[in-house]
Amino acid sequence: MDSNGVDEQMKLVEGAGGYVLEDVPHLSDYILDLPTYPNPLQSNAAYSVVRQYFVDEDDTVPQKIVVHKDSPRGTHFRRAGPRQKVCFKSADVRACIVTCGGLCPGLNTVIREIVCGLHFMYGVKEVTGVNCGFRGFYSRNTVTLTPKSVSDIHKRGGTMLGTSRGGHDTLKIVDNIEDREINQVYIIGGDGTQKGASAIYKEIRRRGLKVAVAGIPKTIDNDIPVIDKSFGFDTAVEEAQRAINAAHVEATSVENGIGLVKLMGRYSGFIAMYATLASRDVDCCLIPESPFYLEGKGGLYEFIAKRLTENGHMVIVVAEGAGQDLLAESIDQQDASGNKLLKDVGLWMSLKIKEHFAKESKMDITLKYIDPTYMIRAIPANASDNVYSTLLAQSAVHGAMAGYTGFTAGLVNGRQTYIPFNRITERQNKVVITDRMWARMLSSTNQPSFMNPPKGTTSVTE
Ligand SMILES: Nc1ncnc2c1ncn2[C@@H]1O[C@H](COP(=O)(O)OP(=O)(O)O)[C@@H](O)[C@H]1O
Ligand SMILES: O=P(O)(O)OC[C@H]1O[C@](O)(COP(=O)(O)O)[C@@H](O)[C@@H]1O
Ligand SMILES: [Mg+2]
Repeated sequence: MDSNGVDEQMKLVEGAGGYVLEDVPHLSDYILDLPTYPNPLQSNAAYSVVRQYFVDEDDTVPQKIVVHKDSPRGTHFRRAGPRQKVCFKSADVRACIVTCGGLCPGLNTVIREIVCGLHFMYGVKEVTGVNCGFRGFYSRNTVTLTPKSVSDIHKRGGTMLGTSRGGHDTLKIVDNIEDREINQVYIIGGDGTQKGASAIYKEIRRRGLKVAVAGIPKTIDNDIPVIDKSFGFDTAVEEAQRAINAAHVEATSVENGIGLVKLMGRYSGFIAMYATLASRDVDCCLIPESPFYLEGKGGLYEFIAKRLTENGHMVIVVAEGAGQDLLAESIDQQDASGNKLLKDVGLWMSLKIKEHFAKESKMDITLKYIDPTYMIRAIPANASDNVYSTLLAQSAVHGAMAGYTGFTAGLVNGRQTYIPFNRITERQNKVVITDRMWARMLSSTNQPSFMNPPKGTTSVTE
């Protein structure tokens, strides 16, 4: 039990053969005699003809799909989707949507599809948008959302509701939810946001309110665990190709040209790794999870000199969180949400490389530094991220209508699931440098492993 008297133990259901369902809370866990109603989708012209449209209560999705003959069946999550019975009458639903944290392609699609899903699948008419993130609950007016008002927002980047960092005040937020008689809260955001959503859920439960809290995971960095990948990630990787192409063109157009591209990735280098793998023009990819060093044998300078001698040009991709410990001046500052503010590793590297080759080497280099940071996250979602965002939004709507709460909708092994908040917030997803994907990346660039820094050299770890 936590200080609010809320049971923090996970809702575990054990079955034969080592099967464990890490279940999500349901309103009936703390509201006795919760009434249920037939799902309106049963009489929906589009869906009623689908055989087995409703998800069976027993359907679960395994977290690990590669298993051995004698291995236990392991952790499962509840399969997302519409249920035969719902816990809200459509006319009684008062839903709200909020977006928090940094931008990500697909935010507007998720907003649109929550509004349209509630409206067209469940006949819900009252949906409001909370402006400017968590703080908007208690400091801003809400905006009415209708299928008409959101009809073409998915074609635009950003979030029509605005977003913010910081400003999470659980009591004020829940007071506001109560005052406005909201009974479904859809919270779209990253790791920080899902922690905030969890705090809101716990306070709502402590007060015994019939309010479903549904999270939709958003992260451009792909740093949320458990889920296959985050919406908007593919779009960001695709957009990063444009910067890498430009760096390659610049580098190949001059003698000893170096193109240096900085990509997002505060603690996780997924964008840099996938953009490198996709491009094939990158000679070296540096991420927060993998240490590197500049000087001496096996260092970056030596590798640059080698590649320039071999090819006459090279492209380096660096994730923004890489090499932070190498940067001399330390700014130990945080943003409003408590995230560490990073130093500009790209700018620093470009100065260091230029300085090194001017002083220490006879090589005359030309380096162009490209920083497309915000360009890769401020664009609309591509087609596949739009479909993905749509399914996530619909899963969240089905879950809340069915009375599930305290969950994040997420794709696990290609299936939509409901994941308990603590599974999402307990750790960050990182590139595992002993996994095959990083090995594939290394073999595509043939860059040094930076495993053996010379004595006295700092090797950078995150
Ligand atoms: N541990 C936490 N508890 C409650 N709210 C949090 C927590 N961490 C972050 N938040 C709130 O979540 C929102 C978004 O967090 P942030 O870290 O900026 O972005 P993201 O959710 O994308 O990681 C902010 O309003 C912040 O105040
Ligand atoms: O300038 P801002 O908005 O703080 O955003 C910068 C940060 O946002 C990120 O895109 C991640 O943000 P989220 O955690 O909100 O997804 C990082 O890659 C980057 O460091
Ligand atoms: Mg975050």
